[in-house]
Amino acid sequence: FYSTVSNLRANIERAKQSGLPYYISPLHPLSPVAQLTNKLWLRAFKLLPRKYWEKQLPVLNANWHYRDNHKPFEALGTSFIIVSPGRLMLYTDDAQVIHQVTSKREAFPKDTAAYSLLSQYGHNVLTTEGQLWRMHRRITSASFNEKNAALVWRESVKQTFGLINQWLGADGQGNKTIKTVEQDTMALTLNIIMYAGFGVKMFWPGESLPAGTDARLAKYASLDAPEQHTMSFKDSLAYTLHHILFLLLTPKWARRALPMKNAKFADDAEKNYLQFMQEFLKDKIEDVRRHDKEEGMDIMGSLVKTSYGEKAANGSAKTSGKTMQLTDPEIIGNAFIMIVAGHETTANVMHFTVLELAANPDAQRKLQADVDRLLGKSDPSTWDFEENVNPLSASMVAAVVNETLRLLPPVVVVPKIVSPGQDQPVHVDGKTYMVPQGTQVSVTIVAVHRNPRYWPTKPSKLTDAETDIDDFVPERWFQTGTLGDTGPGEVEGADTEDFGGFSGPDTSAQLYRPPRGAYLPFSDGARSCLGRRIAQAELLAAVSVIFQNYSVELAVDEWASDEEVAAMSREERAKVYKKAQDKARATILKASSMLTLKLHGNDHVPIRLVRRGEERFVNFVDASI
Ligand code: HEM
Repeated sequence: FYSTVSNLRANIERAKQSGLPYYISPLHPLSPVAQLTNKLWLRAFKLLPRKYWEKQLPVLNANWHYRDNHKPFEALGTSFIIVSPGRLMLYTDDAQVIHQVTSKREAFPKDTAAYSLLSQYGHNVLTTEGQLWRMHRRITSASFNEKNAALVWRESVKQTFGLINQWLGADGQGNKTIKTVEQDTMALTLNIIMYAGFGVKMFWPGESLPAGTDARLAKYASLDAPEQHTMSFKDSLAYTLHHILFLLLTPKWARRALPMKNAKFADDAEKNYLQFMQEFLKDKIEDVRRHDKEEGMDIMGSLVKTSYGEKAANGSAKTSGKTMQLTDPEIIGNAFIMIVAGHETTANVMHFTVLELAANPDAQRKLQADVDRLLGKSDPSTWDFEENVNPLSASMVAAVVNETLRLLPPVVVVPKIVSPGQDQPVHVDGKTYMVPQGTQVSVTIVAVHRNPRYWPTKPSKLTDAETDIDDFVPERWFQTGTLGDTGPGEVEGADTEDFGGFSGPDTSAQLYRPPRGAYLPFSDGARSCLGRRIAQAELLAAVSVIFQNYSVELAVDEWASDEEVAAMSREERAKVYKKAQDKARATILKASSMLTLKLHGNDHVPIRLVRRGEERFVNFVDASI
């Protein structure tokens, strides 16, 4: 008890010296104990007089980031410290601070402890720091170039046809209620990354491998369990990912001891998946030794080459005196991370984009007008990445994707830490604050995306809120210029090295340019997302393919049957659609972040895919907005 109190006192003193506002918490909000017993200890904390907990309570609740986003920062300051006996934690949704933090990797490295779960299958580019990270980044970034973004674009077009076929149903007519949008968008992006990234073909139900496919690849594509496996590769991967949190959190012995069927099933899926990956690794090593060239990103090939290729064998694959060689677990760990990071994030954005467009028919119609203007009736399989990416990036298609990423960024918080050894200055509006060494920094992406200082807004048309900052309004991206004074653009001591990956800006020069540090769905700086360009290629292609010939409507079955809708006047239809819009918006607000931000449990928004011209609602609803 004595040491807890004296640690708290010392930490209060350090927070005070920083010059930033600070608030006290009896437990470090990110400690496992605090997270597991969140409701319980907050109840105990609230036994103290109100003045001790009232202000900071919102940010001590688990999972507040998406739910409350910018609001707590209005009350507590745009950068504030939570002091506990364990440590200091800086929360920020100030673009100036964020820009400084993401620009100086050595002063503010990634807090890799936050990602330790994701290194279970092997250390990888997402979960490491320092020299080890540099090596992982150098090796993995090789596959992320414009040529491969174009490949991802082509594969996205192809796979989106697969998704559309699913949604049209067996008779190909569409207008059927789809309750599996989340699973289907996951399948879409998984199929894309598995083929473009790893050369492994995955199928939609009803599709099959062409005759004469290489037997080794056929093993991964097969929908049945191949020899020595108890499930197909696709199932092993899908179920491992589906149960990923349980698998990462539960030791193997416990899973097998648990009486639940699901625990054993998840364990079996992981066993199969890891066995497949070992076999895949072996196949790749053979390819590399035989000098077989794989088309496309060939992520596994690039990883394997570092340790098994000629350069590795004669020892010449070195960087800055350090040998660039990955161990087998590191190869498998990186492949795993590319599959997880490469599909779940993009799938969530695709999922929410479709839902938001269905809930906001006016935005959907504007998007379709831009798709018509830019692509007309041309066959999507002839669309060229290089030719189309810039016009689309300046159109309503990009504005819609940007707006989804603003409101629903898959990664809600980026965890950093102040390097031990030295306190670090941050400059805000001409003042300097010293952030104590060892302080954890929560770059609160989901909050800065809604900090009104940086965004063009108008009064809300959907709620009685003063501004539309919390509403889905893609049109805001057509305001040009930049809002919010974010101080001098150059950060003193910023990284200058090229760490690989796409270095262009997040948004087109023809659209609104948020100040640096205010919009970072892909993070920023040295540790920004490696897959940013291919995610953008995927999203622009998939959205354009769907909305060129189809519209998406919210399903209204809960309120009216198809026959009833057919007999309704426009006013009656608008009324029933309004109920579906309200419910869709309320459901989207229930999203929460476990690894990434998405809907959980039974929360889903049913939709219908209809041919353009056959809409029942979205061709006229909200026409005056
Ligand atoms: C819309 C889709 C995506 C979003 C919003 C997104 C977002 C992010 C964010 C915020 C980070 C930084 C995480 C942190 O520092 O804590 C990150 C890192 C990363 N992302 Fe993405 N990502 C997306 C798609 C992809 C794709 C398609 C791939 C690969 C195929 C990918 C691979 C990675 C990797 C390897 C890193 C780690 C980079 C490093 O630390 O050096 N991401 N992503």
